[in-house]
Amino acid sequence: MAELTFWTGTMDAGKSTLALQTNHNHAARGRMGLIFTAHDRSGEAVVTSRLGLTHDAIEVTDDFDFWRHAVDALTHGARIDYLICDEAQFYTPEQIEALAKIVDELQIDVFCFGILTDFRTRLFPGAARLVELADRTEVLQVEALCWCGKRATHNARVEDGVMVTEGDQVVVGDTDDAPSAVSYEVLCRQHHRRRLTAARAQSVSLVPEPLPFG
Ligand SMILES: Nc1ncnc2c1ncn2[C@@H]1O[C@H](COP(=O)(O)OP(=O)(O)O)[C@@H](O)[C@H]1O
Ligand SMILES: Cc1cn([C@H]2C[C@H](O)[C@@H](COP(=O)(O)O)O2)c(=O)[nH]c1=O
Repeated sequence: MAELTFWTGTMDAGKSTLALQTNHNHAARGRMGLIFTAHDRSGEAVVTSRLGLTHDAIEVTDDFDFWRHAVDALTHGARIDYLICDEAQFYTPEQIEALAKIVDELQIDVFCFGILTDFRTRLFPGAARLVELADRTEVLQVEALCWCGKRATHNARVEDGVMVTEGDQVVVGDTDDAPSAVSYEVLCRQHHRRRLTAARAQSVSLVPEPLPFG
């Protein structure tokens, strides 16, 4: 029986790496797959892993019709055994429903990879629908870490060095230190709640202790 699987984790947890490994392992056994993504960091229709792996992909725009794409391909004689769907948090709920239909009606395995929650700790609509519909939701084993050493569970958005909790849900960006107006940092819940990013924690710890006497 085909399955709809949702692999999730914070940013930088290794989801795109796992997506490309999954494709590699299935392709190595002669299975035929299609790879999809939406708003990859590279800005192109490609899945990129921070470990350096990349693979061309089909870009999923809001009006992309998974069901039509799969049926058209099959009707023209293509074989499809599985779909790899990266950045699935950005897909619309209707697109996730189409993926579930592809699993059930066409017996094609669908492997989805994406983050659960946005910088405000709210579920992405695509991720929410996946949790509702997937046969299995799995959390990646590799732990992304908060600066304090605890498992990172939340994604913080940093604008010009300051953590923000308001703004558009979708702003493509990375977790690296390269200077850019918008970047992301993974944090544990406590430090996300307190808006304590690594840079802020360091600057707070550098403030000299007030002397006990005036
Ligand atoms: N130089 C490196 N050496 C070893 N592992 C690395 C290196 N750079 C990145 N990684 C691994 O790659 C992970 C990020 O992988 P990626 O697939 O891009 O994540 P995601 O798609 O979840 O954002 C990091 O958590 C880390 O485990
Ligand atoms: C938290 C959050 C993230 N994004 C964007 C930033 C990245 O482009 C992707 C996540 O990519 P990754 O492969 O998991 O590192 O999502 C966003 O648009 N809005 C957010 O709130």
